[in-house]
Amino acid sequence: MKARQCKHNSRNMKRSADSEGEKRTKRRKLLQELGDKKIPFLGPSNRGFQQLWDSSYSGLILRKSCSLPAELHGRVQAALLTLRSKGCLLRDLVRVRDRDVFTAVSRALLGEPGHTYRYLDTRLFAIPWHNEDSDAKGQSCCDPDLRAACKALWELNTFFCSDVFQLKEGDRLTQCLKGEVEVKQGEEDETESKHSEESKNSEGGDSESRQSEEGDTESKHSEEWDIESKHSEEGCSLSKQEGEWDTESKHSSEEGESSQVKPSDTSVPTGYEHSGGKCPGWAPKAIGGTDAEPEKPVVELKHSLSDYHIEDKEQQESGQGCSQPSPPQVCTGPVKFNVTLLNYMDPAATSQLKEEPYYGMGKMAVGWHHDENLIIHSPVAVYSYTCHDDKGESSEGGSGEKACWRIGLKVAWDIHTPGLMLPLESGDCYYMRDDLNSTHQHCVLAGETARFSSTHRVAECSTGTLTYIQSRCQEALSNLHTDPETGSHRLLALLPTTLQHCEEIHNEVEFEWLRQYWFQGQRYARFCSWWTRPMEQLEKDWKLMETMTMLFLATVEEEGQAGEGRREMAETLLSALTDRHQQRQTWRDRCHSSLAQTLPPEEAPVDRPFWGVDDPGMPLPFDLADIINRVESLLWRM
Ligand SMILES: O=C(O)CCC(=O)C(=O)O
Ligand SMILES: [Fe+2]
Repeated sequence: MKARQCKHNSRNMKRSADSEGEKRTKRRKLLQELGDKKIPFLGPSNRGFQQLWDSSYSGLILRKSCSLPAELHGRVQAALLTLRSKGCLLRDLVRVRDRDVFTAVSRALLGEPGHTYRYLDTRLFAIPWHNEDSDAKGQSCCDPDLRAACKALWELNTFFCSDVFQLKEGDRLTQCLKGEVEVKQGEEDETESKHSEESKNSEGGDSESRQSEEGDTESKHSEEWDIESKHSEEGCSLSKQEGEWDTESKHSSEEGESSQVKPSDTSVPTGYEHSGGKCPGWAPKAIGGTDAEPEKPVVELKHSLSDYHIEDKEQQESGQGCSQPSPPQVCTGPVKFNVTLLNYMDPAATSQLKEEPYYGMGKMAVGWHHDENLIIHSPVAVYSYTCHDDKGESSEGGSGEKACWRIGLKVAWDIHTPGLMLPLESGDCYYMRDDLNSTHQHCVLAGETARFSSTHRVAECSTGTLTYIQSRCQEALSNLHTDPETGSHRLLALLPTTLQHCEEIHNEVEFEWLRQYWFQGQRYARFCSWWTRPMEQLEKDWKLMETMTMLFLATVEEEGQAGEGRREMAETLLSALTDRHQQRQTWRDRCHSSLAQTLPPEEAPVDRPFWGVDDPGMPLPFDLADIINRVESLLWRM
């Protein structure tokens, strides 16, 4: 029998299985080489920091807070607080290697109307951001506060679109002319960071209050990206257990035997955190300076980019069925960020953050990962907002400073180049440009106070927009004729390829859209009605496709059908139904998992579409086991 399964699954699964083995071997080798040692990393107070940045992390650009307009800061920060107070920021219940995991950070997606962003088997549906245009048209899908918040993030997006390529590499030296602190080359600077006057972190979103109730599940949260990266690219969470870099590393590092132990035999200072875990104010040092003995980073096991390209290409093809393969989109020309993924975390309300395992950088809010589902080589722009916390002012010797948030960067598949740690003050932005995201991984290291980030991306949306899936549905439905008098239906073409195409679209709309959407419960409809009608319409289209499958089945089961053509049709049908049956089961399991049960009703996953055995409105049963058996036995008899 020909393999006719939805390529989305079968092909990707096979490929990832192949590369998983290779990666495991590679990982094991690196781990052996590393032994018990930690890899060095440099922060701004370390000699050689700037050289390392220039030589091995040149795609990273820091945009200090002072170089953004003050009003923009004000509007963006107010917007983030609004989104939190409205409860829009929620932890995602993602699926990783057949396991359900909550993300450690709470998230929301904002973006171009009708856009989605897919990560960790989860499709996020964008709350549309608003601009003058949509305001003028009087489109209102959410309340005025939320609209204003979305608009502020759209303004930030506009700023990033024009700014992200404005800075040349060397420009980061002068970008902040106000430069509160100048650091001379090679000098350590202990000046503490200056916190801007931000509004107090007072509103407790429901995502926070929920965290403590989740008990043991919490321990898994910080693993998400580690596992993800394993899925997508490298899987670089080191496990000293079982001698491989794996997702279980948290146990060994959390038990703390080695996570804070610095390598004794390295000549590279590793101690950004040695300045008491606080953030010295600093300014980037000049390129071409006089730092003594610049470290020559050895880049040995650089990850091959080709994987990345293949992945992207397959993603696109798979979503489009066999009819319209398209080459991978590579980012050229001016940037249009089409979505922003917002992150929020309050470390005080989050238990058991995982220690960064390879470098000893500290607690991670987001583990090592590559951003996925992006146009190749497109930049990512991040706004970082750390909530000011009064409580800290009087404690710890009166310094008033709390440990700050930082991002960590590493070269993928490389244990020789020191890591880079970049502290972020509130309002600071950073850009990941060129191939930085694919050749490197990044992580987010938790400070002490709550923090938001808005991460602007050029999502690869060839199969991820509402208009795309709507046109796919029209393609399928164009093979269905409805008698205007009687309302009865019949299929127009009976070619196996046409039928296969329709069944693939049927699966795509059911699993990539309807079930993804409902799995996230009332999450979308609660804040913004934008997706409500389109989802109803997609469900109507899908229901017509159930009719098409029913007609297809009837044709296959019809006595007296010609031999070879009939066999081919039966095989096509069987393959689509088997895939559908399995995926329905997976979604049922996800909806009823023990983690899903911990969610409040308004966030709880909904297993939809679902219908009972004798639902007269539905052309076929929900459970396809009997039909699959019928088609199988029919094939045996042929
Ligand atoms: O919060 C940040 O700075 C980055 C978060 C991140 O890496 C992500 O959301 O992919
Ligand atoms: Fe990221």
